[in-house]
Amino acid sequence: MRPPTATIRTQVEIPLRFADGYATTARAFTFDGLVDGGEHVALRLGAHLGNPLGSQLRTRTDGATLVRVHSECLTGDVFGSDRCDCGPQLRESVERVAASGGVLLYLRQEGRGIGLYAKLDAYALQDDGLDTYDANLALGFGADDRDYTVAAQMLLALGIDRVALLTNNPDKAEQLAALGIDVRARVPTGVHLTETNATYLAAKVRRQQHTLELPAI
Ligand SMILES: Nc1nc2c(ncn2[C@@H]2O[C@H](COP(=O)(O)OP(=O)(O)OP(=O)(O)O)[C@@H](O)[C@H]2O)c(=O)[nH]1
Ligand SMILES: [Zn+2]
Repeated sequence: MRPPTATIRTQVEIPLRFADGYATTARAFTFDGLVDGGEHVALRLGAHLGNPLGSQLRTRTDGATLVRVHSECLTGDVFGSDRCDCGPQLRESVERVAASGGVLLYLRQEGRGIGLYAKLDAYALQDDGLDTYDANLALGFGADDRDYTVAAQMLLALGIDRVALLTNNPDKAEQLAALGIDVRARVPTGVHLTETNATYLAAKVRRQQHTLELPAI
């Protein structure tokens, strides 16, 4: 079912420069009418960039726009935590979306929707042996509390209803499709495996069917 209509509040250009020297420019969008009241942001990336909304977004041959729906991870995205793969996935996504033209949605869904403090509570439980999903359940949350209604609202407000989704998480694609977004393809991200995040990545594959090709242990 199509979600309630949201509208664009502001669009503004932001030059991006990463620590490794990669640089590009994003057009950032904010919205009115998002159902959860969160301050979610869309970044349009790629060559179409200088043009305000209304100009054609570049699409793939099947007419789909490359879209990354990224859930906030303060520890990984900002501080460079190696407990997860969020930081490298964000960095990879910006460059890949910019290369083909498309949109990155940065959703304020810290901790798979449970918030930062609860995520850190969950980390403490993981240090006592629970996996990332059981730790959520032990705290009284769902294994994954994310709802992507706002993502569909943002895409539709940007005039996008056909996407190639950059993710390893089948649930993101299924939820967006159920919200009326035509998900033409699911494009996997790279595998950002380290010694520290290996258990976390393995749990995503085992428990939530993430399509990550991990080496056999
Ligand atoms: N509750 C909880 N959240 C976590 C944990 N580790 C990372 N996160 C959050 O998980 C979210 C990212 O989800 P992931 O499961 O890593 O990946 P995904 O978004 O489902 O899938 P991709 O699209 O492939 O990246 C971010 O909001 C992180 O803050 C954890 O151990 N517990
Ligand atoms: Zn993370």
